[in-house]
Amino acid sequence: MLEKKTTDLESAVLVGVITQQQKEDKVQEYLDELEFLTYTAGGEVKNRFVQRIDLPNPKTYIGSGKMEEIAAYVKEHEVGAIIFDDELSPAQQNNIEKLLKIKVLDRTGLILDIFAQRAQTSYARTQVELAQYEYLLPRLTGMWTHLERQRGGIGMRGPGETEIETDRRIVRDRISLLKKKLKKIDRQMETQRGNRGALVRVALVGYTNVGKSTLMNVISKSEVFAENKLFATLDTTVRKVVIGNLPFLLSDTVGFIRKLPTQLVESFKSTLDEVREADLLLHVVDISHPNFEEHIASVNETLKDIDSVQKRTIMVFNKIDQYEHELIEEDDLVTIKTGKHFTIADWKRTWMERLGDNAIFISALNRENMEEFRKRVYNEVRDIHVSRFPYNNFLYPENLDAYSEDSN
Ligand SMILES: Nc1nc2c(ncn2[C@@H]2O[C@H](COP(=O)(O)OP(=O)(O)OP(=O)(O)O)[C@@H](O)[C@H]2O)c(=O)[nH]1
Ligand SMILES: [Mg+2]
Repeated sequence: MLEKKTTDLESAVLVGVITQQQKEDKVQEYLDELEFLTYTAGGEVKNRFVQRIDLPNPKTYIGSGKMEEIAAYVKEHEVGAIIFDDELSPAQQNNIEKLLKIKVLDRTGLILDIFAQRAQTSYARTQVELAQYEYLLPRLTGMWTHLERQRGGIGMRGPGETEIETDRRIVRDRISLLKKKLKKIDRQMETQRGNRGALVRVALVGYTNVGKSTLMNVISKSEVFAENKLFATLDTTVRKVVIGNLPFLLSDTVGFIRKLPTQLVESFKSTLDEVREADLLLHVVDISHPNFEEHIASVNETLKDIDSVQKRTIMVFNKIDQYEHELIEEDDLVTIKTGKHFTIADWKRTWMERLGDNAIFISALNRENMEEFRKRVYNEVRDIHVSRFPYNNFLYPENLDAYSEDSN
C-alpha cells in the first residue's frame, strides 16, 4: 500500500477558481503554469475548467454544478487525472476521487511527482521521499476509503481503522529514518563546505526555468543540465569560477516556484544552505515571461523563508533576446501604458532607478551583455573579498578593464 507509484498523467484536465483576490486573467496564467507543470510531469492537458467561487466548497472544493460538468466530460473523454491549481484538503481530494473515479492531484502533489521523477542523486531522492511521506501522512485515511470501495465497505471499518494506524506508524517511522539519513548527509556536506576555505560564495537563485543553469554553463564553462522543462535542476552544483584572476565559488540550485509546497522547502532546506551561506546572490529573472514580476515576488518569499532576503543581490534579467512588448499605436490615445508595453530600455530605466547598477540585462543563450555582467560580478566579489582580506587589496585591480587580456 505504501509503494510509491509514478503517477500516470497521460491525459489530464485542469481546474482553477476565480475569487475576489484572483481575477480571471490571473487564473488563466496560473493554469498556463499548471499546464507546463503537467507537461513536465509527462502529461497532456485535454481541457481546463474554471469556476467563480466565493468560498471553496468544503466537500469538493468547487461547486456541485461544475463537478457535474466535469464528470460528464470525464465520462465522454479519456481522462486519467484531474489536477487542481490550489491545495485540496485530504477529504476534498478523497471526495472528488469517489465522484469522478479518476486520479485527483493538487498542485503540491503534481510538483512532488515531478521532483520524484527528476531526483537523480540519493541525496535529492531522500529529500523528495521525505516530502512525499509528509504529504502522504494526513492523506492516509483517504487512501483507505479508496480501498474500502474496492473491497465493499460493510464490515471493513474496524480492521480498516487499525490498518490506517499501522500505515501511519510505518510512514512516521519512515519519516524519522529519512530525517536521520538526511542529517548524516548534511553533516558531511557541511564539512565539505567548510573545506572550501575563504573563497567568496555566489549563488544563482530564481524562478524555475529562467536560465540559471544556462548562465552557470556560460560563466563557468561547465556542463550543467539545462532544458525547457520545469525543475531541470534539483541538486546543487558548485563550481570554482575565475574572472580576471579573482576566484570565487558559484552555485546553481533548484528553481523556485509560486506556492512551493512547504514540505519541499522543509526537506530541501539543506540544498538551500548553499543559498543561505552565500555572500552574494544572483537573482536570475526571465524577463520574457509575462509574469516575471510575480516570479520575483515568489522568489523573494522563498528567500524570506530561508532568511536570505537581506543578502547582497544582483538582479539579472535574462532572455532579453526573447522579450516582446505590445505596441500602442500613435493615434491610440486611450490605451494606458503598462508593463506589457515596456521596451527593454523602459525596463532598464525602471529597474536601474530602483537598484542602480544592481540590475543587469542579458541573454545567457546569445551571450548578450555578458561582458558587463562579468564586470559587475567581478566588482561585487572583489568588494566582498577585499573587505574580508584587506591585505589582498593589491591583488585585484578595481576595474576588470585593467586586465589587458582576459583569462576567462
Ligand atoms: N531565449 C532564451 N532562452 C534561454 C536563455 N537562457 C536560458 N534559456 C532557455 O531557458 C530554458 C531553461 O533554462 P535552464 O538553464 O535549464 O533554466 P533553470 O533556471 O536552470 O531551470 P530549473 O533548473 O528548471 O529551475 C532552456 O530551454 C534554455 O535554453 C536566454 O537568454 N534566452
Ligand atoms: Mg537549472
